Amino acid sequence: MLGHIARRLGSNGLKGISPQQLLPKETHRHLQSSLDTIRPISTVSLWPFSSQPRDFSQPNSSWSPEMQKVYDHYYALCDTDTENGEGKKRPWRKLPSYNRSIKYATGGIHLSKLIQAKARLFTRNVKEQGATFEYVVFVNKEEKRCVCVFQAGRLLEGAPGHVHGGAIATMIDTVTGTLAGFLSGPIMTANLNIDYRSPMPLDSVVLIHSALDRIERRKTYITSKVTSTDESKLYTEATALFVSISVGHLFGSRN
Ligand SMILES: CCCCC/C=C\C/C=C\C/C=C\C/C=C\CCCC(=O)SCCNC(=O)CCNC(=O)[C@H](O)C(C)(C)COP(=O)(O)OP(=O)(O)OC[C@H]1O[C@@H](n2cnc3c(N)ncnc32)[C@H](O)[C@@H]1OP(=O)(O)O
Repeated sequence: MLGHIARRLGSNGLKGISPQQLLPKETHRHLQSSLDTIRPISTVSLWPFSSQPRDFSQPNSSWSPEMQKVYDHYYALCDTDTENGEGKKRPWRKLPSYNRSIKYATGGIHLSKLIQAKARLFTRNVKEQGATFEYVVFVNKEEKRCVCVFQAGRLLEGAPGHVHGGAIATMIDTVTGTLAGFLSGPIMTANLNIDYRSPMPLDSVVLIHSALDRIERRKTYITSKVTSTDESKLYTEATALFVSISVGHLFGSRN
């Protein structure tokens, strides 16, 4: 829209009159910043379909310097692929994060029934970057634990100026569930116990540390604590139980 106005201004023969003179100051500022972000056509993808699912846990411009710094710290500890195909073995791995649970799975009639075109993963369903859940999970397979770097956006307010307890529970469920799924395969949350120790200000960057406690038959027990990035402040402690399920469980089958 602003680009269109700018083109019209340029082609209407308004010679000698600058956009500043024609437009209110605020509109001109928006126009200028819009023009500054126009990319050359050679850098714009014309192919409307993507074969690669988008990884929502990549750094973006909404991340605070603190979020980026902690991300860089853990990313430097991760496995890497070198040019000759030999990766450097390191203990940590960054997990990708998509906005749908099973979009990229293929399967029979059961899976196709599950795939609803409009379904979206709860934590990844707000388009505005930084408004809700910004997070990335790093997992350490040897130590059977993971760390999530979480930046809580302004739309997660509960108590004034602070993060809603349900949003914190959502993230604890997500992170402990991710670790349980990583270690035990398909699971569902059976029990989640949370102790809220100190209020978490909006826009905080926190660490969600989760570790395997034990596995008993179909039950995977995970412990978790949420701390400040320097680990000096404790926000939340939790324990979670995940029960291994078969795909049929989601359709009411008991096997
Ligand atoms: C293809 C499958 C995909 C699965 C999808 C999972 C995740 C989505 C994937 C990607 C998303 C990415 C990241 C997020 C990851 C995870 C976070 C989201 C996970 C959720 O947000 S998920 C929604 C909330 N979740 C539910 O909606 C569960 C409702 N519920 C049930 O579906 C059943 O209730 C179930 C399955 C839990 C158990 O049912 P069941 O019939 O299979 O097993 P049964 O009852 O026999 O229990 C077996 C043993 O667990 C003990 N046990 C059971 N429940 C207990 C409890 N509450 N407390 C203490 N012990 C308990 C028994 O005492 C027995 O113990 P024992 O072996 O010693 O006898």
